[in-house]
Amino acid sequence: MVSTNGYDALLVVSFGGPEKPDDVMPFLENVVRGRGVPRERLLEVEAHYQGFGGVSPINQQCRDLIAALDVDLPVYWGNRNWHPFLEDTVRQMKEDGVRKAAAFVTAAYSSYSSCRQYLDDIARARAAVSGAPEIVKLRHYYDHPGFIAAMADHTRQALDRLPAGVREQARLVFTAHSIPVSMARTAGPTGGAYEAQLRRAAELVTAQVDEGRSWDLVWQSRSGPPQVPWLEPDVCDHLEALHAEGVPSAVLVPIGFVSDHMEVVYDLDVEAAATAEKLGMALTRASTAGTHPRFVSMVSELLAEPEPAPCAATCCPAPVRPAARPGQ
Ligand SMILES: CC1=C(CCC(=O)O)c2cc3nc(cc4[nH]c(cc5[nH]c(cc1n2)c(C)c5CCC(=O)O)c(CCC(=O)O)c4C)C(CCC(=O)O)=C3C
Ligand SMILES: [Fe+2]
Repeated sequence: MVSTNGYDALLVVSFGGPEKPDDVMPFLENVVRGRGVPRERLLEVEAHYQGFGGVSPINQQCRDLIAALDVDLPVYWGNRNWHPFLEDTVRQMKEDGVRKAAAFVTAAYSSYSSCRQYLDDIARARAAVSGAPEIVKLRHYYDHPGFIAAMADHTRQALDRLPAGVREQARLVFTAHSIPVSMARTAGPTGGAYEAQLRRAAELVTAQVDEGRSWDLVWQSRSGPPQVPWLEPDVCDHLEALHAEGVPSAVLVPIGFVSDHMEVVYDLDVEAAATAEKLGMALTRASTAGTHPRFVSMVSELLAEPEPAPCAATCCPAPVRPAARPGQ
């Protein structure tokens, strides 16, 4: 089977996550290799994963998305940081005779971490496999009607779960993974694209849910050394600020992610929920797009679009990282 664009396979590319306690540290080492994440932060994050039995939900969420897809092509799946590794998948694709695959990446926005790094992962996997298929990354979909409709539906459901007495005044608090300020500055073809795209998506979702309702965009899951500036405010600090302003309730909308993986269930459902509880604020959280039917059909729609132009080589450049000091 070959699609109208000549694709003979679909490749789902994701982050990957541990599936048992012994996977956690090797997975984390893969994530942070060469990235200057302090050891204390790593051990903290290890505890989050171990608290969930050493299992990240993300791999099963990829399987569920793949099972829900309705495409006339063979579907493959490869990850950046854990099994099934992209390189093994690309080798399998080659053995199966795949010649030109479309890649659907489970990250909707432009930035080094959410776009360029996946392109580099794909390039590295292809370089390791002689005769590897051509792999075309599908376009960014942060503003696609399918993604927006799924998030709007889930946001409405989360609003409905708030006590009726505080629903009217509830703030929509959109969240995304924080990134270093320097990475945010250089995101996209002309810089600033990560934030600008997130704001656009938040605006589109709000317009469908309740035009005119107040919303904010804040950040979660900050990593990296403390002296490096990352996007702020953090979601928990923001809840404190809203509370101080007299806002009685909020709906968290993790617009920056496409499934309810560990960053969502730990940083929002555990940490942010505890902050709201302490403040006496009513808080619910919208599900991510996951396997919402409109998000699933979006993948088919992207496959049918004309082949996207590749990102310019200067788009979303890799951060310049200071060399690690000895002993770090
Ligand atoms: C923009 C962005 C996305 C969204 C786009 C996308 O989805 O790709 C994302 C997603 C995710 N991030 C994830 C997990 C982690 N991210 C880390 C660290 C980092 N993330 C960063 C950025 C992003 N990350 C950055 C700049 C770092 C610092 C290190 C570096 O410069 O690369 C660390 C290290 C420990 C720590 O948190 O310090 C972990 C464990 C998981 C898996 C969750 C699960 O297992 O269910 C997912 C989906
Ligand atoms: Fe991350």
